[in-house]
Amino acid sequence: MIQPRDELGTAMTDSAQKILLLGSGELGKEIAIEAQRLGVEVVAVDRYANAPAMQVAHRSYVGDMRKTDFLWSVVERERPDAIIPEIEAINLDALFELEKDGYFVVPNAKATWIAMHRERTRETLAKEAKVPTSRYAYATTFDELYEACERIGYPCHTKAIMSSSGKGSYFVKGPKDIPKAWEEAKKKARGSADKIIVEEHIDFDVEITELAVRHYDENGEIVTTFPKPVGHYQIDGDYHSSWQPTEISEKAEREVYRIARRITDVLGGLGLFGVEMFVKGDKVYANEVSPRPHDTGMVTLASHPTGFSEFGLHLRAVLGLPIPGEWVDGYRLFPLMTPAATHVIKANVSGYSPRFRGLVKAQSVPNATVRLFGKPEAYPGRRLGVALAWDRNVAEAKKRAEMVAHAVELRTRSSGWHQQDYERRKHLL
Ligand SMILES: Nc1ncnc2c1ncn2[C@@H]1O[C@H](COP(=O)(O)OP(=O)(O)OP(=O)(O)O)[C@@H](O)[C@H]1O
Ligand SMILES: NCC(=O)N[C@@H]1O[C@H](COP(=O)([O-])[O-])[C@@H](O)[C@H]1O
Ligand SMILES: [Mg+2]
Repeated sequence: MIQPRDELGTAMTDSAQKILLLGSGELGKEIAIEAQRLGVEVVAVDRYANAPAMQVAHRSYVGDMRKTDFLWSVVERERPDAIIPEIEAINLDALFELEKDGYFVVPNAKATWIAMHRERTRETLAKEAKVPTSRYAYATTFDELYEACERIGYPCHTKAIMSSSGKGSYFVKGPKDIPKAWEEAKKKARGSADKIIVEEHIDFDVEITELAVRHYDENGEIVTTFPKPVGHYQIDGDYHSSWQPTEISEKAEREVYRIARRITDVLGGLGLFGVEMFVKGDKVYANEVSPRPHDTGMVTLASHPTGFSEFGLHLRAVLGLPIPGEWVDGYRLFPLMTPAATHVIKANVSGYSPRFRGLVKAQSVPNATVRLFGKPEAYPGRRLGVALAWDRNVAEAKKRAEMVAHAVELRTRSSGWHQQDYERRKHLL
């Protein structure tokens, strides 16, 4: 079944053919599709029925992945060759136990444990990988939060210690915002707000994700291959649009690869990581890391060759399949096929069974397309699809992606038709 290749991770062999996806959203759906194309059996798990990846999987299970017993019951029944976490809310004790039992957790249980917690992530980045980050401090009481903000200086960011997509975070402009920051962390954190991290605000030119892939090369050595950095634009801590390549200096680009290599070497294992960074001039700061494909990396569905999107790359690393790359100045680089961009399609109404229209208009935009995820329920702010566009230059691709996203209208069983609010944003200037 699972063949250990070295102490950092394991790779599936030619005969190993079943993956278990823990989390079945839009990112898992694309992993499942790539797996189907390579003849790999797919078992999808999530907290609700008919999740996107379940719609393209061989089998699926619904349950609470924060519960050890539920996870073990699925794993013992399915005996997968690789367990691929797709979200953060998974019982970590179970992942460690499964790994000890010989199961291949992607990239490994420790990386997943580090990445789901901001303090563990920050200490790993700043102290183990020793890469530049924003200045930071921690607080557990309201008074400590006040002191930490004063020490870091204004403006600063406060973030619940376990959360994601900007939930429980606050941009603190001055001392009067601190009560609100405290309340946001306590009320909106997706995981835990027992502690709050306060971070110096980095006035970046652009923020990027480096989709570094750790995989075996033809000599059986683990190497890291670096796709071109993905630029992205966030609204309220949630991804809004992304593009590849991005407008950073050559020096900054090399620093991006250096930082991504240091971080992923510390995390270890096999698979693709989304290393988030802020770039200001030639200076690069590490922010956080996903030990799995990243939402902003959906742009690779258009910018990379078929089968080699970030999802294909993740799977190829897991399966031990070759990944092309060219050595340039000590870094193995993955070739970009075309400049491309994405723009999210989000719900602005609630209800079951979302339906779309405007697709003829959307699909009339040349060099562009949409991916609708098939989520069975909508609520304001939920991502239901993404527009993809490609062109000879990124600026044109960005415009097309936005045109497509804004042409799509949504309704649910209980609402009328709604278009995405049109607003020309900073990322198009
Ligand atoms: N120190 C900072 N300086 C400047 N901008 C920041 C800083 N921290 C966060 N941001 C902004 O807020 C966004 C969300 O922050 P971050 O990625 O740390 O949190 P998150 O909620 O965990 O997001 P994710 O969904 O990626 O897990 C960043 O992408 C960036 O736009
Ligand atoms: N930034 C992480 C991210 O993009 N995760 C993606 O969103 C899904 C959850 O969506 P939902 O909240 O709409 O169910 C996850 O399953 C994953 O695919
Ligand atoms: Mg982030």
